[in-house]
Amino acid sequence: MTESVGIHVEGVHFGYPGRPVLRGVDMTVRPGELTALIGLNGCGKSTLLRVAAGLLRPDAGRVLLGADDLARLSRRATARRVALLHQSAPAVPGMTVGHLVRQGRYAARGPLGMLREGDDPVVRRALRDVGVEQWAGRDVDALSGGERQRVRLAMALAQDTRVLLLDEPTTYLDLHHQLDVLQTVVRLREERGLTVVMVLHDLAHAARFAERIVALREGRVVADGAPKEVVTPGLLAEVLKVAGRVGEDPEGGWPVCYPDHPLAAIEYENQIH
Ligand SMILES: Nc1ncnc2c1ncn2[C@@H]1O[C@H](COP(=O)(O)OP(=O)(O)OP(=O)(O)O)[C@@H](O)[C@H]1O
Repeated sequence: MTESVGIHVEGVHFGYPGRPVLRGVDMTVRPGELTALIGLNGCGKSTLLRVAAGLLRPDAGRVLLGADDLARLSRRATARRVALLHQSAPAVPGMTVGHLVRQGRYAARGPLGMLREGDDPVVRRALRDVGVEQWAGRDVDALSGGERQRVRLAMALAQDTRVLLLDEPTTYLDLHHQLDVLQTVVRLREERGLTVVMVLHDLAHAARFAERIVALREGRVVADGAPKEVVTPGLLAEVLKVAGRVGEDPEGGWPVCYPDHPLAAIEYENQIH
């Protein structure tokens, strides 16, 4: 197994024109760790993943992958180190699943290598990892939303990077496939030492599958720790704006949330101030 690589996000600020989003984010993900990133819609989770994937350049601060400062790496060198599963991507008319997943090899093979159609064991392995090898010849735009989501995960895996960033990997998936994808991520992390950060809206999944939860609110990290430490009624209120209770899974021991109702604006303001 190749050595795992940690991620250090240091003092990162980022804004879109006229809209500050990340306001001094510090986050350290240890090599081989599986971290869940949680927070309300619009708090900056996808933006943080895009900055960590080198797709957006921070206005201040820096991102290190292992010892490498992303600001000093070319796009291609970055794509050999970190893969990002985007929250949504347009369907590509007429492209087969095999062809789409082969696009993940671009950074490793370059444009000339991509022209060679040949069989690539990394592509085959990526298709197998998410159980979609039987769809290699199917048109991507003829797949259901959930099927397409798994194919896009295979494409990210085909990049064969040490660091994997997953933006809502369970979107569109039925419960069976949500658990299947999350277990696949856990397995790949164990087998290959991948360092994984995934945005999850389902706190039950985050509490069960992640070793660590980082919570963002309005572009700042407001909680960071093991699920047992951070998943509390206070976190539900301050980060997810819901009132609820937290218990413990009787068999697995992980925290289980019982969300009750969304907090009214005034209740939320009282929580965070
Ligand atoms: N390309 C863009 N141009 C301008 N503003 C953007 C752009 N992308 C995102 N934003 C804004 O930046 C803020 C953070 O967006 P981001 O996608 O990071 O949030 P998020 O936490 O991932 O939300 P969600 O849970 O809804 O996916 C939002 O207010 C959003 O409207």
